[in-house]
Amino acid sequence: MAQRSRRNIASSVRGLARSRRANKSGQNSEPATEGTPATEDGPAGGTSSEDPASTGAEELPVASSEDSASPDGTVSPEDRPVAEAPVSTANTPSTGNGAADGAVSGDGAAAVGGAKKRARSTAAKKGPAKKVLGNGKTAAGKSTGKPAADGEATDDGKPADGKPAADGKTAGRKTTATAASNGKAATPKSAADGKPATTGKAAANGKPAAGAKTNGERTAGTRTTGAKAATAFDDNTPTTELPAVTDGEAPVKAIPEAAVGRMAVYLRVLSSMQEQGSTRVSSEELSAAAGVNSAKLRKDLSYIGSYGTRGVGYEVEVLIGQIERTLGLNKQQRVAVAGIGNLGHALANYGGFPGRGFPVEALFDIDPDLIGVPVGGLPVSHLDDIPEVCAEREISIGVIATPPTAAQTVCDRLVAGGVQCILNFAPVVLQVPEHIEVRKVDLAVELQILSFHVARRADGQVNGQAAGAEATDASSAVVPS
Ligand SMILES: NC(=O)c1ccc[n+]([C@@H]2O[C@H](COP(=O)([O-])OP(=O)(O)OC[C@H]3O[C@@H](n4cnc5c(N)ncnc54)[C@H](O)[C@@H]3O)[C@@H](O)[C@H]2O)c1
Repeated sequence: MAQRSRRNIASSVRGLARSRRANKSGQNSEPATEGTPATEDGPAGGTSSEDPASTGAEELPVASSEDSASPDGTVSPEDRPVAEAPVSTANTPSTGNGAADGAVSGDGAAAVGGAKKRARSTAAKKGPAKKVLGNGKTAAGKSTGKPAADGEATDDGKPADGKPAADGKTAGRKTTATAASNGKAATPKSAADGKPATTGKAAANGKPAAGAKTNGERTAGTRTTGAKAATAFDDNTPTTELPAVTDGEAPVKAIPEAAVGRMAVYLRVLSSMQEQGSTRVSSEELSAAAGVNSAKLRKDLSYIGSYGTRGVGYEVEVLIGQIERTLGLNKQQRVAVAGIGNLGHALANYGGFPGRGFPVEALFDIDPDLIGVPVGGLPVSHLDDIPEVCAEREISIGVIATPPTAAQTVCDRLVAGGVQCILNFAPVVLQVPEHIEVRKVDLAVELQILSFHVARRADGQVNGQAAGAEATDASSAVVPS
């Protein structure tokens, strides 16, 4: 026993001596790991005190929970854009996937300061890669020498530039995201090539990502309140936020546009529940009836300050009132339809609009055979009379159902008549003044989205994945209609 103890002491002394020799010869390039100071001047936890862009230090984008679009500081996984914008840092090996995941964390945790500055020795350049985990947290990990996958570095510390990552996404797109010297979240900026820097920061703080595309719901000529870096079927892209209608009450949170779309669905469902005599509804019931998951429903309703009561749920009437106020439905919005052909006839004859606060009050066409003829009980007026009639009847929404060639003229006249919003069915981009809101309806896009789901499901079956799980993922990316 005493002999073994002596052997152990001797071994420790030898180890210490080796370690001292190594230090003297400058070979102490042991990579910094998370939770330990990365450098003598770097803070613990891998956050660099220097700008890694200038030092070449490794960094990953960081999302701040303060910036989160969610009221509770989280961005739920289903709120992630479907179209991922691969991003990596200029000097880092992170793939876009890793960056995006890190920036919009599934559990709302901020991606811990990815800028782990490596030791300055040459050997240290082969320091550890940091992997961005699915939950947005980073972890120190050893380099693998394999192509970057999911935010993992290549072994030489360089980005896997342009090469597809193991997950099939392209790694190496540049951003100029820099780590904050004070340990705060770094702000990804636009890349030098003018491409959108990342959805990370934008998605996290609900602000538009510069240079991102519109989502197809708005036309180029419209006032764009925020650019979207996601596809048209991104269901909760938090890059576009709309100020809530307060109607004289205390202002509530800005609301993502997709959530506004879902509010209309909740309202429809709630109204039908109310008609059937329901006075209370749980979030589970409401979410099931609306085809939205309950976490998303609760989050949406939190935007309008409605949190329900645990074990009781929501008062149907109160919730209807809140949503109506938010959507501005406590006053009627009068509608005019221009172009009374196939579509215009259908819209004019549809009895469902008045009951939901949208009485159709004017119809317009250019066809002399139609002028003066009642459609849905309302006589059709001539195109030339649009400004006068709209002003007189206080029309606030104009619906364009004319051929595309006529749409801009019709739009101009509607604007001259004082309409505030245009619902455009014609396949053309409209130019409107700043204050006019335009929404474009394209049923073909809806069909394409359905096609996307069908294709995904088929892929899932071919790959032996659970088709049900695929369908759930896909449907969560679509705004219910
Ligand atoms: N977005 C979609 O999903 C979708 C679906 C169907 C149709 N559309 C579009 O809606 C529009 C109407 O389609 P439709 O099938 O009813 O066409 P349609 O030809 O049946 O009707 C067009 C009507 O517009 C009228 N018109 C023509 N020029 C006009 C003008 N300057 N001012 C006022 N009215 C004018 C015509 O007299 C006609 O009554 C088209 O642009 C079509 O492409 C879009």
